Amino acid sequence: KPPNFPPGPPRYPIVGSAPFMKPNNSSKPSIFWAICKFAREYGSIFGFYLGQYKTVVLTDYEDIKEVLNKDEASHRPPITGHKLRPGWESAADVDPELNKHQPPGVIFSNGKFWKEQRRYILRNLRDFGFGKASMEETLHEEVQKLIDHLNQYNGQALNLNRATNVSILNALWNILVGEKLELGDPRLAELLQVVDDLVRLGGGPVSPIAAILPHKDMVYWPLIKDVVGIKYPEKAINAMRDFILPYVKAHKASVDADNVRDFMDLFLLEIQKSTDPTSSFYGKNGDNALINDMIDLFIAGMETTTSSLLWSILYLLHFPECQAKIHEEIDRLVGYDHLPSLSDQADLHYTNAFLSESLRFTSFAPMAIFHYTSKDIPLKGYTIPKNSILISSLYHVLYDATHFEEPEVFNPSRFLDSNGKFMPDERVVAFGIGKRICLGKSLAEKEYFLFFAGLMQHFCVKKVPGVELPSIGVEDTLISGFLRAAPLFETIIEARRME
Ligand code: HEM
Repeated sequence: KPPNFPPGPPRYPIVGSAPFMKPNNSSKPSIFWAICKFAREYGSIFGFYLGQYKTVVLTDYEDIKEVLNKDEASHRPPITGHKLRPGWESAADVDPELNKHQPPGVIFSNGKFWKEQRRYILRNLRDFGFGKASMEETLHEEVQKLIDHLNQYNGQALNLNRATNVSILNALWNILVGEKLELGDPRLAELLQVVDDLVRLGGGPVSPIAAILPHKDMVYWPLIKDVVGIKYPEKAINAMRDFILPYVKAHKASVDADNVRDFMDLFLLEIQKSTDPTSSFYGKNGDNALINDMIDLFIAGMETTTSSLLWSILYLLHFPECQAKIHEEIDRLVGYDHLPSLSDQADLHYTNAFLSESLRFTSFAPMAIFHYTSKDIPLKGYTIPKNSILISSLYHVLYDATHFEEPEVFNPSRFLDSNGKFMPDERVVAFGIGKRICLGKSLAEKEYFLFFAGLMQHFCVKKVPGVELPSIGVEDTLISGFLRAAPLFETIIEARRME
């Protein structure tokens, strides 16, 4: 191991620390399970080998904040299957040193390519709606459509997953390409299914099995492909590409600088304007950035918010007393004459506390997305070596018992002061920390509030009699995989008043 490497389990040739990463009842290593075990054994900073990769895990909030605000800790590690992406060479074309195994797009690229794309998306999505009044109108339209749809099922048991997914996707899609899709649009059914499979079954961007292969391209070999689970990203990426490309074609044919309709128009004009061959917007690299950014926003923007919302509904079923308080607060402070709006939000103290506790308790991305270091980073007498995978264990921050009393207990009141006022807490780090913090945080927070409060204004959710509710504890429900996609469950949905 390198000098000053943080403490951790031993390393074997080829397989690294994998023999120490298998839960007792499983033949496959689980990174999350291992991180929870190692944190108990080695303390708040520890290191191990994920196959050939040096890997350092940080579990303490202050340490994560210090390190993830550094440029040298803000890269992504080599990605399993980056050649599945359309135009996969483009990121390396722009910045070869940092992007050898990175696809273009914003989630997994590094260096100049990533910086340019992230800055551009943030700036322009903000201008196009993130944080603007028009954004709220778009979201309200979707909330109303969802309410109208659910009213048809009054008193019945149903799984909210599909309808919620489409509504959340629609709000984003409208900003990106200016089109609204219908809840029943048949093109969406297959697409939603493959993205859902990717999130539930597809493992993560760094597969523990791929990490032990001597050559990266072996992940595309037929038998290994199945073991590594590449079929899920492959299907999802192809389906998204086929869905998005016709929009690119139609926008290219009609784009007009004097009448910019949506984010895609703006991006195409930026490509047209670009005369700098080193830019990620120049020529074919610009085209490849566009399609991959769209794929990334699709994956990152849909399942995350949908699952967060569905987990919240599941908590209401587990803790009906919370639902009663939310109903009372919305009835008293918002009433029925308009959908709950962002200007109502500040008054809804209990509802805000419930949503914060839901984000904390869910810990949707318990290990965030892995980072990678480009230099040695000193921390508390240890060295996080150059070219290491760096994992920020958001789960340990969200469940830190020295900050959140009894973290395993679902308790919205922890975010209320003695006068019942909501106290936001910066340690609710569900969106990550530092330079790679979630790019969609501002949109996600608005969506989360508007959809949840809108549903609560109109419906009461109830447990289906005789059917056991899925478990909600993090360590019980995340043995394999990287994200805590909400379990599939049915709920009885009752209209609180008929329209
Ligand atoms: C409740 C919903 C959401 C949660 C909990 C969430 C959480 C996260 C987390 C933990 C990260 C990784 C941070 C890191 O690498 O350290 C991330 C990254 C990202 N998120 Fe979100 N997210 C949500 C919604 C969204 C939405 C709605 C969008 C887009 C419309 C989005 C776009 C992204 C992108 C593009 C990245 C990668 C940023 C980069 O690498 O620079 N997310 N998110």
